[in-house]
Amino acid sequence: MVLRGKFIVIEGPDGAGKTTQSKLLSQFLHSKGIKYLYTREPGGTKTGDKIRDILLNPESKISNMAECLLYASARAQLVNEIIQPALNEGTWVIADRYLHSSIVYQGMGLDLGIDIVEDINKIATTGLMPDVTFLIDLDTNTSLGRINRSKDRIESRGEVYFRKVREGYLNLAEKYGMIKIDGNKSVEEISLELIKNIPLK
Ligand SMILES: Nc1ncnc2c1ncn2[C@@H]1O[C@H](COP(=O)(O)OP(=O)(O)OP(=O)(O)O)[C@@H](O)[C@H]1O
Ligand SMILES: Cc1cn([C@H]2C[C@H](O)[C@@H](COP(=O)(O)O)O2)c(=O)[nH]c1=O
Repeated sequence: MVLRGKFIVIEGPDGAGKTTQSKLLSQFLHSKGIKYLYTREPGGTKTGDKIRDILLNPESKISNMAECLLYASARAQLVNEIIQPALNEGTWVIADRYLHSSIVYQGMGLDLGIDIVEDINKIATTGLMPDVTFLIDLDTNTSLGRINRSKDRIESRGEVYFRKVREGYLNLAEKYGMIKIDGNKSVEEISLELIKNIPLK
């Protein structure tokens, strides 16, 4: 019998350091001889990458509910095509964002409501939940200050929206059993904290 792979999610506001930490965690799993794959959202499949282009393009006109459903559609494809098959064959998955992002950015940030976003995403993911979820928490000024490229459609929403996003994550952390990590720490310190909490057994 093949042992199911572990599903690890790294969450947090834009610029918190998720991608940096995903790479370091990937290196750690590789050093342990663990087969893994990395996903980022939205995207990670051909269909999902097309949806990503629509969602992040500043020219796109998208209603709040359409935005929520597009993120959920990309996620449904990612779970069906990549994540669930990988876990079933024993491969670990490191996910740079998962449904928590939708609850926070669309449910709280856009005021669509937590319940409806949770319901939509339960359907989209067939109820698949992570084994471990990390929340890299960082104050809004610092996290936005770390984005040094042209801003996409979501990033252009400005400070008030991103304060709601940060607060949203902090409010959601307990309900979803997220392991909160201080994003002000050094890259190396954060990486060690993640590794400490990885369920190797
Ligand atoms: N602990 C840290 N201390 C200082 N700078 C950091 C730290 N972690 C990451 N950075 C830097 O902050 C910037 C954003 O990091 P990264 O791309 O990993 O964040 P992210 O959470 O994936 O962002 P996004 O959600 O916008 O893709 C990068 O320039 C990265 O080098
Ligand atoms: C999954 C997901 C993402 N978002 C937002 C968060 C970011 O602003 C972008 C993704 O860009 P990244 O640089 O790859 O982090 O999309 C969202 O609003 N809702 C979601 O479900």
